[in-house]
Amino acid sequence: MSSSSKPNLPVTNAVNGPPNADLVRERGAASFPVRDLTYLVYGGQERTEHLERIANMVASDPVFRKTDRFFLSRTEQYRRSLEKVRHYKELIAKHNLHSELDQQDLRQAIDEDLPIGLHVGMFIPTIVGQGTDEQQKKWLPLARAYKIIGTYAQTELGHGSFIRGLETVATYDKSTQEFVLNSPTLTATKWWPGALGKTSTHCVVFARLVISDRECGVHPFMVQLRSLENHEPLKGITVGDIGPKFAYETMDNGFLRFDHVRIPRDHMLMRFAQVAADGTYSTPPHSKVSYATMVFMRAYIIGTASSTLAKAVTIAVRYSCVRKQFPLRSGEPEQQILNYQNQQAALFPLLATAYAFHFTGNYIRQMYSDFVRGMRAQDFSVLPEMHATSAGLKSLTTWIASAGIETCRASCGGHGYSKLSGLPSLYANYIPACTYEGDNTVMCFQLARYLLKLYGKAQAKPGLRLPGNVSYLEKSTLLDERCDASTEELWLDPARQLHAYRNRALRLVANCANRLVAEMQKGKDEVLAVEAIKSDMVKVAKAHSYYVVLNNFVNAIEQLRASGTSTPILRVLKTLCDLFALHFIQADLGDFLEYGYLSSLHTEPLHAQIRRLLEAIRPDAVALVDAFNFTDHALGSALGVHNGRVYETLFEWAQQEPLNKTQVAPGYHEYIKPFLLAKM
Ligand SMILES: CCCCCCCC/C=C\CCCCCCC/C=C/C(=O)SCCNC(=O)CCNC(=O)[C@H](O)C(C)(C)COP(=O)(O)OP(=O)(O)OC[C@H]1O[C@@H](n2cnc3c(N)ncnc32)[C@H](O)[C@@H]1OP(=O)(O)O
Ligand SMILES: Cc1cc2nc3c(=O)[nH]c(=O)nc-3n(C[C@H](O)[C@H](O)[C@H](O)COP(=O)(O)OP(=O)(O)OC[C@H]3O[C@@H](n4cnc5c(N)ncnc54)[C@H](O)[C@@H]3O)c2cc1C
Repeated sequence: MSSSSKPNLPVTNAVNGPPNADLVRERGAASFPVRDLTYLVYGGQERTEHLERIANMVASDPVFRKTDRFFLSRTEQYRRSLEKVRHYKELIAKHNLHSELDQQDLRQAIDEDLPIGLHVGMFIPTIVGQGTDEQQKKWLPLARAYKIIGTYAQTELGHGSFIRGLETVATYDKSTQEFVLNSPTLTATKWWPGALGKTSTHCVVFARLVISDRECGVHPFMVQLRSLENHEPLKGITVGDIGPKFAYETMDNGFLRFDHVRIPRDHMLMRFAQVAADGTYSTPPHSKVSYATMVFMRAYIIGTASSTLAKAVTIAVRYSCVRKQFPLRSGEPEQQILNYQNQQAALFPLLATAYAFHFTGNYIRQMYSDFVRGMRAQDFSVLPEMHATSAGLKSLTTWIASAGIETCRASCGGHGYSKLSGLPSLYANYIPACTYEGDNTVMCFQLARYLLKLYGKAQAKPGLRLPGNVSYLEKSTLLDERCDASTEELWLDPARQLHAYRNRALRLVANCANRLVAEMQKGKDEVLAVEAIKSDMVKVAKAHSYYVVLNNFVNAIEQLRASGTSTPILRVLKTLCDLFALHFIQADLGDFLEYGYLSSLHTEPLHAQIRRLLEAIRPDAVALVDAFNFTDHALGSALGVHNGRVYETLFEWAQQEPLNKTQVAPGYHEYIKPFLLAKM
């Protein structure tokens, strides 16, 4: 079946000419209407077409070109991203893109880590979440109109994960009704905040509040850093860029020190905790409510794991269709490398995962908006579940997406190592997602703690009802159950797949809980007992998060079935869901074998079914990546171009290399010529 209507995307950047014949053939042989899957991914035809209009506008605009990025110095890259920011603002005005959604769509199409990312992603959300109505009235219009540019300054040279260990101090001076911000030590220097170094005029600073020598914990404060006239740092403020990084060159991650900087009392964001003029402190309704922006960003990061992985897979799958190596037998044509089982085994589980994470993103967005609705009504009861779930999913999705990009790069052979493949920079710019907004391992501890607590409660109080995704913790009888998927066919049963993931998660939780008790019985207090099970806690958090991802994928397909989605689409989604489920059992087989949940009776049909699923996906692989509907601009890859003119594009892009500007090598006269022409 061919697609029901043609995509409206231009082929930009690629070398024009007839498209690669193999890709054309693959596209013609898809078993499902590609366009319909695109609509499903992006929320309908209208929304898809809107996104395409914005993507087209960006892709055809020379200011947003990406092809020069590999040849620019760090400073030039930063300047180029500022140029893009200015143009972004111009386009908002020109095309009336004033809604938050339109602006988000535009930024996503520009597809660069712009130095306003923190302004829109954390500075404004913190004012919205933590500011009083008056503070919002004062700061939001300025921020939304970019009359001020802000960032989120929490991490310090000495502490990131341990927020309570932050050293920046905000001491209340009752006599002037001001806070005095100070960095008492070198390690109190704010370090890492994006756009802090050179771009931001303001920031929300997290500092420990001290009132009359009383420590009141870490709170957010609005601080102006630079003059709005000439951008010079204000008195008492030392600010700059933290220097070269693994990548992320467009972002001026910064440092910041305060030397007794005074700010008015109403610059503490006081929606939840307040300091009255006389210094009376009112505690927030929940001790971690000031951490809400991080929860918001973790949810956002989960949502972007799918599209990031999808880009890498699109590049690798298209390239693997174009690339040929070896005939199977002499005299036969060479094979597309995607026909090789090992290539499919590397790429198709990632393709399946990109779709799985799409539904995880939908799930967390829904959970987050329910949580925000509750918070507005002063109901913080969902906060622990929201925090724990998002911490676990952020870790799992960013770990898998990071490793997945590298797998895609390696599967492109030598050309994957070229920056022109787009994969090295995709990887290098993405991997800090495993660290920022909470180091993944540290985040896993949060989810594991939550699960252990609930498990303990369920054990202590049989009959207790736990929330949906953790309700399996109530059922300790599950531990006695074993897998009964003894045929390939049975492995395709979602109930059996979910049973395996639930069983593994419950086993690991129970095992951890037992070990905790055992460590305490050996004489350790709870704190030290937890230290003795920390590696296992990471496994617990991952196991639970895998279950949540699979559960959402299965549920999403059920909902799509109920809402009348066509059979070819349902069939291909189900195949992807099966592969996701079975691949990650295969990847962690030891977990399932260790407790006898599985035996070789089940593993043989499991492996065989995975091989069948790879074969089933093969004819649809190109269509499945096409359905993500990325422009060539978004992919920024010579290997992933839509028309498949990979070699032509690589060759043309390589000509831009500055070394190629002259025929004779720079340095030839000083360094090569002397020994080439030296007398023997
Ligand atoms: C419409 C959509 C628009 C979207 C626009 C978005 C546009 C985005 C554009 C571009 C994107 C830019 C790209 C991203 C750039 C990234 C920028 C990066 C920024 C940062 O990294 S900011 C700094 C982030 N820092 C961290 O994440 C620090 C991690 N540490 C912590 O979170 C915590 O300290 C902790 C969780 C590790 C531990 O906290 P603490 O020591 O204080 O507390 P404990 O004693 O351990 O725990 C006490 C108790 O509280 C619970 N707890 C902890 N945190 C939370 C929370 N956040 N919420 C609820 N509960 C929490 C904890 O579990 C304990 O509970 P129990 O006592 O066990 O019950
Ligand atoms: C690109 C980038 C952008 C950033 N942007 C911002 C920003 O805009 N604003 C901002 O405020 N911050 C920002 N950060 C900082 C970021 O949030 C922190 O780096 C992150 O939270 C991790 O904290 P850390 O660096 O202190 O790591 P550490 O906590 O020092 O982690 C180091 C290691 O120790 C382990 N570890 C830590 N604690 C424990 C424990 N209790 N038990 C066992 N192991 C532990 C970790 O797992 C990790 O392996 C950014 C960072 C990066 C890389």
